[in-house]
This record gives sequence, C-alpha cells and structure tokens, in this order.
Amino acid sequence: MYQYQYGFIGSGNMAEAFVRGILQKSATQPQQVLCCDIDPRRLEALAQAFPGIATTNDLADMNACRILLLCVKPAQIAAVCEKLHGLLSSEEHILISVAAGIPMAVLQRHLPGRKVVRAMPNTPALVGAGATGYCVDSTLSESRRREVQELFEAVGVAFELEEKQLDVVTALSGGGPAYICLVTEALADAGVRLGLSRSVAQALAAQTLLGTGSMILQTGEHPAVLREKVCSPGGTTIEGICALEMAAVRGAFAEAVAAAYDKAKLLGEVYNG
Ligand SMILES: NC(=O)C1=CN([C@@H]2O[C@H](COP(=O)(O)OP(=O)(O)OC[C@H]3O[C@@H](n4cnc5c(N)ncnc54)[C@H](O)[C@@H]3O)[C@@H](O)[C@H]2O)C=CC1
Ligand SMILES: O=C(O)[C@@H]1CCC=N1
Repeated sequence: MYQYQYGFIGSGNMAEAFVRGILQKSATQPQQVLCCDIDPRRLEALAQAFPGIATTNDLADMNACRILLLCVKPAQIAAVCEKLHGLLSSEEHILISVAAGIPMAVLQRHLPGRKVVRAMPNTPALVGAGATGYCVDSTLSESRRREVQELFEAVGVAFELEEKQLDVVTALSGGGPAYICLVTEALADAGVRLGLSRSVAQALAAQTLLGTGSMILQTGEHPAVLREKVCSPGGTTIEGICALEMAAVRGAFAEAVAAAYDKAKLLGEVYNG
C-alpha cells in the first residue's frame, strides 16, 4: 500500500543518523526510504551518501510513507504538522516526532485523529548503538507499537516510557553523546599533554569509553563495582578518582542533566502555548 516504509521530514543530523543506522542494521532497503527537506544541499548530500534513497522538497510526497519521522527543530513542529495533516490521505500512517520538549498534546492538537509517537533517540543510532525513549498515543494497536519498537531497536536499544519521563531522557541520553564526546576530548587532551600523539590518545580514550559501556551492559554490574576493580589500593587510579571527586565531576554531570531537563520542559511550555 505504501511506496516507502520510512519517510523523514527534516533531513538533518538526526535523520541522517537514522537513515544510516536502519540501512546498515536492518533489512530496510534504500528504495524504502524517502527524505524530505527544504534545503536542497541536504537532499543532495543524503542522496550521495545513501545511493537509492528518494528525496523530495514537497511535503505532499510524504503521503507515500508508512512511518513518518518528524526530524525538524522544535520551533518548526507545529507548522509542519499542520501542513502535513491536510496532505495525508490515510489514518494509518504512524507519525513519530523526535523534537526535544514537544509534548504529545501539541502533536495531537496539530494532527487530530492520527497515530502519533513522541520519541527521544540519540545520534549513535548512526552506528546501530542508539538509545531511545518513546511514548505512544493510545490509538496505536499492539502490532503498530511493535513496528515502532522494531524501528528503534534496529538502531539500538529502546524503552517505551511514560511521557513525563521523556524530558529526562532528552537530558540524559538524547544530549548524552555531546557530554561523552566532551569527556573523550578531555581524556585525549590529557594524554596529549603528557606526550601521546593525538591519534593514539583519541583512540585510547574512545575505546575506553566504548569498552566500559559494553562491560557495564554485558556484566549487569553496578558501575561502582566495576570502578572498584580498577582502583588498586595505594595504586594510580585512586589518585585520579580523588582528583575527579575534588573537581566535583559527579555534581557537574548532575547539573548538566538538570539544566538540559529544565530547557526541555521550557520548550514544551513555550510550544504548548
Ligand atoms: N541532533 C541530535 O542529537 C538530536 C536531535 N533531536 C531532535 O531532532 C530534531 C532535528 O534535530 P537535528 O537533526 O539536530 O537538526 P538539523 O538542523 O540538523 O536538521 C533539521 C532539518 O530540518 C530541515 N527543515 C527545516 N524546516 C523544514 C520543513 N518545513 N520541512 C522540511 N525540512 C525542514 C532543515 O533544513 C534541516 O536540514 C530536533 O527537533 C531535535 O530536538 C532528538 C534527539 C537527538
Ligand atoms: O540539543 C538538542 O536540543 C537536541 C535534543 C537532544 C539532543 N539534541
């Protein structure tokens, strides 16, 4: 019935991460993907990066997509939804907004009677290692919910949550890759300062983050237990941990996530009118 399985409205950073992830990590073929953007340079870049996908600057073409991912900035969501609503001929499309802070109520108001999902993915979807929290509206059947779960699981892990938790997800894992990149950069700089080449320092730092994340997930151990295994009594690492505690790194992360959470809530208030 639908020509395309997935349609992306707004084909910037987040959409690109999804397209790459689903093409590499799921059975989706390029011919099943349609990307829409108002910026022709974005469409050219995506068509070059992913041969075989279709592109358009006409929102009306999105009627041919089974699942639509709204990947525009929060400020554009209302206008795009209103326009889209008049262009969709079936009530069976699933519309997934990934916009930070935008509540279900706003999506439902601009897309009355349609099957809407509010999601917060993150950019590691690009390499099939994303983390997504999402909530669905009550009109989605069990099988349609599974379609949504399968999409997000194709590019990482996914949790169906209550809507009130999504601003926290936004602050923690949605923006998390930025925090982790900053930590990676800081570790690499520290190695360069002490004489390692940039390339070796960055590879060591990134692999250490990747390996530690995998170890936490695969062992299921509390991170404190794994940390303890690295800190030999009277050894080197406990000196480093002590320096981090003196610099209040835990508090800094708590503040970072709280600041992003406050901003997500504010966006919701602003766009909910
Ligand atoms: N970048 C990230 O790490 C994450 C972003 N998000 C959410 O994803 C959404 C998009 O963010 P990014 O991809 O980072 O932004 P971006 O700026 O890279 O991409 C947005 C794209 O939308 C296009 N656009 C603007 N108005 C349009 C319209 N009327 N019709 C079609 N296309 C239009 C722009 O030309 C641009 O290419 C935001 O709502 C953000 O909150 C969610 C999770 C993570
Ligand atoms: O910074 C932002 O607003 C978006 C949402 C989560 C990641 N990027």
